[in-house]
Amino acid sequence: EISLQHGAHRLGRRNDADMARWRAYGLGQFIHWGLYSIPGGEWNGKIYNGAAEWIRTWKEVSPQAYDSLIYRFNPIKFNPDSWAAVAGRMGVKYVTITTKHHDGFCLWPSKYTNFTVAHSPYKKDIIGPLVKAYNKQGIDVILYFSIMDWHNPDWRYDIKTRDDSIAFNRFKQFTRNQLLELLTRYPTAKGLWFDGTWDNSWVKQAAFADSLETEMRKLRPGLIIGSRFRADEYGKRHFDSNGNLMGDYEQGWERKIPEKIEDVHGNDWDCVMTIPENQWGYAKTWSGHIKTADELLEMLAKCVSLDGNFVLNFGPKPDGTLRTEEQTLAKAIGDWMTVNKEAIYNGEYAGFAKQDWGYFIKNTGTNKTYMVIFNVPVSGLLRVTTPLHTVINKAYDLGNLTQTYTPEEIGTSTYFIHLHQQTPKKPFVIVLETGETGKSHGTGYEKAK
Ligand SMILES: C[C@@H]1N[C@@H](C(=O)NCc2ccccc2)[C@H](O)[C@@H]1O
Repeated sequence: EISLQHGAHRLGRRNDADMARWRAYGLGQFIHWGLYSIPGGEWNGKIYNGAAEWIRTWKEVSPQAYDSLIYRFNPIKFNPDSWAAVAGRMGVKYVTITTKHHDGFCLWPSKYTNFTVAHSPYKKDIIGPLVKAYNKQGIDVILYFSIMDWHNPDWRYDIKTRDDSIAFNRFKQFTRNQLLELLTRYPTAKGLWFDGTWDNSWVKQAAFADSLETEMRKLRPGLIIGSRFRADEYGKRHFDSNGNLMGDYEQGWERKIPEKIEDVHGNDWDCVMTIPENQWGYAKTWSGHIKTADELLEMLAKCVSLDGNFVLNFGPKPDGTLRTEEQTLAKAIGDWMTVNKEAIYNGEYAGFAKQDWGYFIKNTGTNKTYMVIFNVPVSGLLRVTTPLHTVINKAYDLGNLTQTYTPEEIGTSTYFIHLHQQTPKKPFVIVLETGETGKSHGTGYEKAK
């Protein structure tokens, strides 16, 4: 262990109510919306083959031509209540919305720059009505904020000269002002999702970022900030120079999912995922593999089974409507969640040995462990190996409670659950009600001694 001033300030998970609420979410929605939604990955009739929200960096695009998109931002069909209704129907518990992406355009009328909705034809605040609409649906809001800001002339990728340092100090004050402004304007926001923090300029600001994080937490007790916000004084990000996670949860799982429980090091974490391979902002042409509802449901179950939240991204169109493919997926996921949501909400790592047929999810605070089944073996036999001293008292189908199962003990703590119907068309859930040996009253299926 080396002594660190600006590394992790807490070891292990947060144990307060605000973080417990975040930990219980399971399923979230990401929304990427801004000027980049207008070109939608195309410029002068050419298709940009990068992520649509990065089109400003394309050699075909002049930055000032891109910045002039502000004069075309006028989402006349924007209706936050309809977005929130889609999210509610999908079963999300929280939404992460871009307040400012890397291009620097602010979806709220910030008083620290003119590059905001206030100076667009739309004129009105977007973030406020979104927060209100989602909160009305019982959905919490996390504000996405990019530190990197391509529009601000004081932004630097690195600090090489005294002039860089003078400019970047102005940029740091601008950033602090905007963050305090966001927290003040939107007091119900539960957290901040930081991005654009990998360049040397920001990585060198360990002391400034650390004190800003402390200041934000003081302004908003319970505020949730992930590991992507700041680096320690040796430039280490996410995990400090002693290997301890900075921030309240690990924010490294962007378009990827941990394979096994050891990969998450006992931390809280979220996985943020795109429907196409790599498009966050609206892209007119989706190329490559578009994930299906069943693929996304398996990612959701896998994340929750490994103690994480799964946050699926939507890229609304410039007119403020959601593209059909996203609406269709939201409904398919929602239809599944309507039946199976108790397996996802308040879900945590169950400690059962991983099996090929799918995922175990333990319900926090109860004796229920859910088997979320995607791959029924041709044998129709689902293997279950319980943690030490755990017995199965009951087993039944979450979608049809009269459908019960009597696990066949085939070895120490190992059972087979015999499926009656072989070819389910959708992922389904079997509920295990468990007890502890020595405490169970002989109702477990363990063989009498
Ligand atoms: C959530 C996504 N993050 C932005 C991005 O630039 N990701 C690229 C990236 C991903 C991981 C480490 C560094 C950089 C994308 O534009 C999305 O906003």
